[in-house]
Amino acid sequence: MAHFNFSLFTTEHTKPTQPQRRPSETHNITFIHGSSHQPPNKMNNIISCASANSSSPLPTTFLGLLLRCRSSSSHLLRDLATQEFNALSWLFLIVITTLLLSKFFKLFTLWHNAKTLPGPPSSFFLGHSNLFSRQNFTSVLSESHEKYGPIIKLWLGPTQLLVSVKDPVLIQEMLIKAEDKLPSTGKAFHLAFRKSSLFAPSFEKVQKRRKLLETELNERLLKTADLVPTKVADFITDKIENFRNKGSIDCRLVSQLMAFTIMGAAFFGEGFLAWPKAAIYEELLMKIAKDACFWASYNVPPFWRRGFWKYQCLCTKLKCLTQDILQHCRNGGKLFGHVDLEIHNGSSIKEMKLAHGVQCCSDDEFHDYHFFHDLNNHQDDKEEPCGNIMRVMFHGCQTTAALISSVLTSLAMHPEIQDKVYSEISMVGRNPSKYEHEDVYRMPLLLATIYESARLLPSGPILQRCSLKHDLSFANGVTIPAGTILVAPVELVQKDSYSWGSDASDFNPYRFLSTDMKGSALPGFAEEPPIAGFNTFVLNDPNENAAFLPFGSGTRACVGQKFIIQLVATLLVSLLKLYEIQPNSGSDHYSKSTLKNHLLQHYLNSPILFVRRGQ
Ligand code: HEM
Repeated sequence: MAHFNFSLFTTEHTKPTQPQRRPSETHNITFIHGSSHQPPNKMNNIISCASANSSSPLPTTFLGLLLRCRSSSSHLLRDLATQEFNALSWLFLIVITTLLLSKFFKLFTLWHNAKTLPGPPSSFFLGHSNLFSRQNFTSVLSESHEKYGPIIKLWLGPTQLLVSVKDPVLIQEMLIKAEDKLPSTGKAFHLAFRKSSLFAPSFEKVQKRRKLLETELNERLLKTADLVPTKVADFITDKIENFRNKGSIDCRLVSQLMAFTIMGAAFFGEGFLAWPKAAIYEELLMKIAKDACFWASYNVPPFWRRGFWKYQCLCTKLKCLTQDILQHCRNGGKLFGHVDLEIHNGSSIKEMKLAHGVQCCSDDEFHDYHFFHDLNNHQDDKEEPCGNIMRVMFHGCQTTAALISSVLTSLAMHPEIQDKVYSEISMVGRNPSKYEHEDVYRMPLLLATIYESARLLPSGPILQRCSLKHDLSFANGVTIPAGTILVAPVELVQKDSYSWGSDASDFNPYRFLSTDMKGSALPGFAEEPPIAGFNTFVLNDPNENAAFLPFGSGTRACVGQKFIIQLVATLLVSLLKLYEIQPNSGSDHYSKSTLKNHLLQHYLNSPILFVRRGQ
């Protein structure tokens, strides 16, 4: 309307000879003239545009006038649109340039600050990717540390810096100061288990829930741990007998089964052992965990791929099964109900289909379940109600399975140590203490064997941190720029002769024992007197050695260490009383020529035998 009027106005001024206008038109002209807020240049533009139009003869009819006005108004509209588009483009350009400049400035600061850090030479765009394509990650770190010292830098691309720290004292400092984990680490698990506050990259988010879980594990669950492990051991013995009838046992599978059973029984109660869907749950959890990184590697969730939707479907089933087990335990599932023993032997597809039948219960139903009560009670609305449960189950099962597998392999490869551990168990068994589950703390060699296995065969090769907002300054003056990925190569540090002596690569549980009666006891455990006439060993606190990192260290250290050591030790006591663990020497893994201590990892997850004692 305004432009229409304005075109009338300009027409009138450029053509003074024009016939007199009707009052309404004059009124319009006056209105526009008086109320126009156009800036002068815009006005000039419009005026000149209108003037250009004025060269054509004036319409004599009302229709002609209307058409004329419409055409000139569309011109003006286009003109205005062009100007507005230009203005927006400029704004957009300024914003983008500012963003790019700030990115470039950050990048420049990163390059500048990283210049002083030692590391192998790299190309500008590819960084050190050529090194990674030739060797595995740990070998690259090992070689670089050997050449360039305890702190080295590696470029993963032009913008991503990775700093590896190998000195144990600096690692401790790093693990205390750098509290956050890489945002991308949470992505895989977010996809699989949805939002959960435990294990979130930001320490701020995870802090409160860590405390709750730690209290729950160490102050509530450990006190009742004597009940469940005995029943878990009976349950696992049944399974082992079943496996034994079929020949040697796959160490990886049996360890996974043990881990899953002790975690499930500890968290969900005895009812877990009678839960008919336990085997499906275990398989589903492991499958989802295995594929998580693949689907998370897409920058945008790959909605167009069928496999992705299948994966999402499995995740939903896992959630439903988690709800189902909570329901089952609340209803007091009976011990030793029907459990499908064949699940590990490939009947997975059939079992997966069974999972379709699982009904999800309402999210509110979790809140009265004892173990997760506090964990779930404090969650915000955006959190997945089962997220923390699934995450804890996943982390606990995966790491515990790795630990059990390491211990079984070590015992199988070191029969002399196994014999001594067995003697220790028998001796303590003849003189049990009041609280049976505390007996394991009177078995220093057994505990030392677990720690030594965790040292030589850790569940993960690196610990990872980052300091997103601030530079990280070490006491020795080295500064790591903000945004750098920080790693501690656990595998290298735990086998470093500088920290562990010349036999660092050998299996020697005695390194965690001291004969000194004043030797420090494990923190939080009552120091038990040694059994007269048996041994005078005392277990040293393994965490006293800064290079002992299977459970991490610092602000984000594992809160399950004490809990899981007690559970695994108790389970091993029950198993070693019944069975001798032997390598399956008939298998290719065990050729005599390679039976060397430092090749223990070579035998990890190879077939083992559970030979009944006294047979
Ligand atoms: C053998 C068994 C286990 C091993 C080897 C293990 C190992 C680890 C490691 C290496 C970390 C990372 C530490 C770091 O970055 O400094 C960690 C973190 C953690 N673990 Fe474990 N863990 C085990 C069992 C468990 C169990 C049974 C639970 C709970 C029931 C648990 C709960 C946690 C929690 C809550 C965190 C911290 C997560 C965070 O702050 O982001 N862990 N664990």
